[in-house]
Amino acid sequence: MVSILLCLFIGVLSLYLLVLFVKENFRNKNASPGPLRFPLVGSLIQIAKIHPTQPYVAFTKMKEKYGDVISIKLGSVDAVVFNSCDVMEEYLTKTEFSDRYCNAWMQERTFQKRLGIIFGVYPDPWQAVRSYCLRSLREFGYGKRSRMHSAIQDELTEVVYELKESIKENNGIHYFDTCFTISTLNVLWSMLAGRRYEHSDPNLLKLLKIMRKMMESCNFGNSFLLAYPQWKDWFPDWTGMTLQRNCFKEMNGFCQDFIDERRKIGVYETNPENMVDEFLAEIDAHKEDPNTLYTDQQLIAIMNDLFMTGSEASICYPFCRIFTGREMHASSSKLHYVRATLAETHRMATVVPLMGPRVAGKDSFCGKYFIPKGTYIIGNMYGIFRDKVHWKDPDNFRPERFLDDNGKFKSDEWLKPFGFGRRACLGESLASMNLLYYITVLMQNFVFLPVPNEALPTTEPIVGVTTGHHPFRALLKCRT
Ligand code: HEM
Repeated sequence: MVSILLCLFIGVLSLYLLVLFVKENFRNKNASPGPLRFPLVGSLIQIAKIHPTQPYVAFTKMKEKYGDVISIKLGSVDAVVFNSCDVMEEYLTKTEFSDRYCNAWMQERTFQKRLGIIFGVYPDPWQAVRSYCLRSLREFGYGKRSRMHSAIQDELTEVVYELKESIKENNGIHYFDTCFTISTLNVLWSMLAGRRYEHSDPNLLKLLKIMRKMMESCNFGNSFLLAYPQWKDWFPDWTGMTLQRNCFKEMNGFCQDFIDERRKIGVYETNPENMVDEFLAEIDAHKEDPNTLYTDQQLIAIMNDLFMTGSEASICYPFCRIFTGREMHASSSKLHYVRATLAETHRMATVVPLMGPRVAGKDSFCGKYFIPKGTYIIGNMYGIFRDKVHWKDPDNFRPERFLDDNGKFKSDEWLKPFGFGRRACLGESLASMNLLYYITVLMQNFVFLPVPNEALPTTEPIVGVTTGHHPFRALLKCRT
């Protein structure tokens, strides 16, 4: 009797799975091509088989079989991968693809609401919040050449001093870990909060470490919580949700403490000194409005967004790629060559391998392919930066590809590290200026060499939302 029941159960289950399989794979004849979708896991197994930890590598490989627009299923989530620059340029700039994909897991960071800039709802209130932040940051120097120049210069002076001290004590060898992260953050924080941090500030270092851990525990390609967001409350420890929640708590606490401090000081009422002060004045002015945009939670979400992007997607990783095992020669200091090196570094390092998540805001078409409303849209930046047809030898680090016959820098329309359309990076001017100044000043002051008798630092990234570098040692010689 038991075995009959068991057989019946297996039979019914198999039939059910077969129906699901057929339904998934023959749903829409206008859907773009893609790997088979299996019940429960979707296409996750095929992605993991190509590359278990770097989904963007898998999407790039799949392009050879399925083309520029690929339909996939990540566990329970329907997704489409855009795999070419032309497709991203044409479609990610459209209104219907300008909102972010944001499930319950992603909203954990911002009080289970869609607050801040990165995940703000398009068009409103995202537009209002982003414009407000840009205007206010500009008032305190953001995007202004001279103000940003002097803030970056101050940080650089300190970095060069610290490097010189460190190599004096360690026979020329320096251990690169978070050295550049804090100085980038400081430039942004000086406009946002009127404050800079000592590079050895223990609280900040702790916060940065927690944040890196959190970023490593998720990515926008094959994260478990992305594929099965409902599991976050069933198995919070196992899925990494507990670790992430701890990080959000620390980060939000850090921002709230600062807000409380500024409120207590009170100058925001008469003479705001930074973006946080201005925002506090808006909170007071809109106190009676039940639909106000200006709340403590909104401000925390904005600070959180900028802290994360300003410290994570900054310059550390590209720099490490430049330094790894290379001696930059005197000729490298020529500006055109420096710019070409930076462009090549952006391409090879691909700090943001999968763009900020987008969503199809309504039933749409991408060329002849139908994309239903709510589909998660993945912009595979890594795919366009490693496209074999466009770059010919994408795995070689070759700055010369960005130089014309006269040795002048030439840009390439396939290199768009800051994204597309209205949702493109808010920090582009800061990040670009920072990169150019850092590489120029560091190369003027030091020669970077591999440590003798030591293996070269790995160029394998630490994968997460952004790609990080493994800490490494380099031999530095001061230029006289
Ligand atoms: C090498 C450095 C950086 C790179 C490569 C980079 C790249 C990107 C990319 C690809 C996006 C998604 C764009 C899209 O969806 O089209 C983005 C968004 C964003 N970035 Fe950056 N970023 C960098 C540095 C920064 C810095 C320093 C800041 C801080 C000011 C920043 C703030 C932001 C914000 C707030 C967004 C969300 C924009 C929105 O949704 O409206 N980024 N970034």
